[in-house]
Parts: sequence; structure tokens; C-alpha cells
Amino acid sequence: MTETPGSWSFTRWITKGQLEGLEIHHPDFHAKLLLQGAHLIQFAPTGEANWLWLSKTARFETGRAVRGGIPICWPWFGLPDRNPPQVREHIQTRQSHGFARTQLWQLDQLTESPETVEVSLALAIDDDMPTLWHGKARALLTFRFSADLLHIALTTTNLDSKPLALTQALHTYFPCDDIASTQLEGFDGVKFVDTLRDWELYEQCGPVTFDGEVDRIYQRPAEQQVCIHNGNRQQQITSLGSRSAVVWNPGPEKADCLSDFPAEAWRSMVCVETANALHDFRVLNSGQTHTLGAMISCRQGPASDS
Ligand SMILES: O=P(O)(O)OC[C@H]1O[C@@H](O)[C@H](O)[C@@H](O)[C@@H]1O
Repeated sequence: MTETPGSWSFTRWITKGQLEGLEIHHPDFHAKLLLQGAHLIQFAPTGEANWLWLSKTARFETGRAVRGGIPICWPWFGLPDRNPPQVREHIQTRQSHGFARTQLWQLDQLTESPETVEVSLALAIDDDMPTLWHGKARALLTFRFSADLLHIALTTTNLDSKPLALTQALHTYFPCDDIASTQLEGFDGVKFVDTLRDWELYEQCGPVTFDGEVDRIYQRPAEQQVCIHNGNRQQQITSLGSRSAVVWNPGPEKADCLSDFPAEAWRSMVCVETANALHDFRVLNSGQTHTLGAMISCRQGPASDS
């Protein structure tokens, strides 16, 4: 049951530019999310910096995807043409990353406890959207915030009588001190499609490092934990319902072409996106559900401490 505005202890409505959202000021953590796109733009335990990267030039405008935080790519990931045929046949536009990130989601539920705050937002597509997508589906995005964990679960239900094929991603932007010394662990031996090298398949050897633009879709054999080593900070991502992950940094040239992205910002961010992409697309029969999830934690201190 949805709580009425004002009856919460830690949560209040906010406006950011043209967008409405919720701000959570719990004694143990702080979070900000927008109803447009169900877009989390900030999460941090008390006393810590934002665990998410948010562009200094991000714009908070109706119908515009916010640069940073966690945009939700749904019900397809990436360019329509690069999706499997079963997914492509639902798509009626050339726009990438679906439409959920610019749609207004509804607050479905908000529960506070002394340790956690749980917020669910819903987006229901009850009818075909002739210029965007054919299908009927409901997306429910639940955030569970606590002092040491950010838990995200995106559940899709097929409301249509026909099967639904989808790709999707939790397009998470992480901050880093210096991309040149940032390393990702958890992909050693994993095959990936390199979108910058003709979409050919390669195999990762050792940690992922960054030397210019990187745009890859890792196809992992099972759910795996990924760790971002970034100076003295380690960010861990445990995925659920996902066998693919996107790793992206635009590098200097592509950064110049991106909206709301300062010239040098590519040095201080990396996207590690828990996904169902390419061969990891999901098919839901009528009434079926699928949950894509991620648990994110962060610790300070040298890697050997972990
Ligand atoms: O600028 P957008 O639409 O938010 O996309 C950003 C990036 O998102 C990543 O997921 C893609 O792999 C990149 O190819 C893309 O450039």
C-alpha cells in the first residue's frame, strides 16, 4: 500500500529542475531518486561521498535522460538494430536504451524501518506505443537502501497474451579517482563482444583496464561478482538474473559527442552495467516475470584487506 506523502520519517518529496523525486535522509544513509526514469542519482552511507557518478552538467528536464546515476535501459538495451530479432520485432524506433529512462514512473510502495528504506516504483505499459514499442508489460523497480548495501531489483511482468522478448540494463555510473589506474576484477576468462572492434568476440585475460574508449558486452557463464578497484576504494557488484554485463568508458573523443558530459569527465567515471544483453535476452510468456538485480557495496582500504 502506498503511504501518503508526509507520513514518512526519513523521506520527503523534492523537485530537481523540472523533475519530481524523493530524498531519503536516514540516520545511516542518504539517497535521491527521480520519478522520471525511476532514476537513482545519489546513494551514500552517512559521511561518505556519493557511490554513484553524476555529471556536473546533468540536466533535470522532462523527456531528457539524466547523465549519471542509474538510468534504467528497458525494454531494450543499446541500439535496436543490435538486438536479437525476437527483441527487435517489438521496437518501432531507432532510439537506444529503450524508453523507461524518460517515462514517468509511479510510486508504488515506500517502507521505512530503523535499518532500511525500501522504495518501489512502477511503470505499466498497458497498450502498444505505436511509435516506440509493441507490447504490454509492467516494470517494478525496487530499491532497498541500508547502511552498507544498495539493493536494486527490476521485475518485468509480461501483461500480453503473446511472448515478450526483452533486453535491459541497470546502467550504473560509478565514480573513480583516475580511470587510467582503475581495474575491474571478475571478468578474467570471460568472453566479450567488443562493440569498437566490429562486434567481434574476444576473451578477457586478467583484470579490465582502461586506455581510451572501452565499450564491451561481457557474456558470463554464470552470475558473478565484479569488483572495481579504484585507488583505496573497492566497489562490489553482485548481479542477479543476469549473465551479461556492459563495461563502458567513452574516452576523450566520444566524450566530446555526449550530451551533458564535461570534457574531462571520462577520467573520473566508469559504467559497469548489470544486464540482460545480446544472447542473454529473456523471453517471458504471458503472465511470466523476470527479475534483474544488483547488490552494490563499497569499502575503503587496500585490496588485500578485502
Ligand atoms: O548516451 P547514452 O544513450 O546514455 O548511452 C551511453 C552509452 O551507454 C552504454 O551502455 C553503451 O554501451 C554505449 O555505447 C553508449 O554510448
